[in-house]
Amino acid sequence: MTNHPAPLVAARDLVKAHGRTPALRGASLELGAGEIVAVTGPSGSGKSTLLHCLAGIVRPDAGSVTYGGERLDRLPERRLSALRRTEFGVVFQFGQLIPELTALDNVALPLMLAGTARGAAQESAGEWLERFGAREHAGLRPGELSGGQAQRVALARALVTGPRVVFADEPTGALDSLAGEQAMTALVRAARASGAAVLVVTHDAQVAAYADREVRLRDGAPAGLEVGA
Ligand SMILES: Nc1ncnc2c1ncn2[C@@H]1O[C@H](COP(=O)(O)OP(=O)(O)OP(=O)(O)O)[C@@H](O)[C@H]1O
Repeated sequence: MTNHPAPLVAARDLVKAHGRTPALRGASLELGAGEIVAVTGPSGSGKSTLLHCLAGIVRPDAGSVTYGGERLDRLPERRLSALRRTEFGVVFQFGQLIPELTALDNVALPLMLAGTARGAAQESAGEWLERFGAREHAGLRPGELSGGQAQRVALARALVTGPRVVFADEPTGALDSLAGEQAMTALVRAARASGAAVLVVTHDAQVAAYADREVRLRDGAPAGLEVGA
């Protein structure tokens, strides 16, 4: 008997090298349902690699990643990408919106890929833009948006499918501090309202302060733990 529910996502003893460069050397991390966790640490400490492994974007060389108790790192690519589409939302430093599509269609796209009809998808997309204070930019293309506006559109796109986990890699890295604060406030509010868990990689203490918990990495493992101990 335990009062602690099983974590939603868990990484254990992850090892990953990029060519000959070690990125993770025994990193473990747990994310509970609805929990907001910040991963911090110096440049090159493995933060992005850890996020990529947890989100099923990169497979670790050793160790395990589970989602709801299922081994993500062993799933065949087709099941993994279906799961990423339905259960996860992802945001990167530069929103990575599709330049040819309007803000509204960028946000509607994940729903349409999941089979929602265009009209209904656009309706939901409009509601999500509203929640992120970007409704008035619906008809603009990414090239016509400021960095902060584009990032709020990217956040709306990450949340539109109702993911259980949002993975955000330096989501405010390209923004000034006011725009960064607005984006983080909107992300945290939306995640709390929908019960989504958030894993946010950041080097910014102000961003980490939005999290329930902070995990510091150093040289590819949680700081303070002996590697391999
Ligand atoms: N695609 C890649 N090819 C080669 N080396 C890589 C690649 N991606 C990351 N690395 C290396 O792996 C190590 C960890 O990188 P990672 O990007 O995970 O760290 P990080 O903590 O996110 O860094 P930053 O804060 O600078 O983004 C670094 O030494 C980096 O140079």
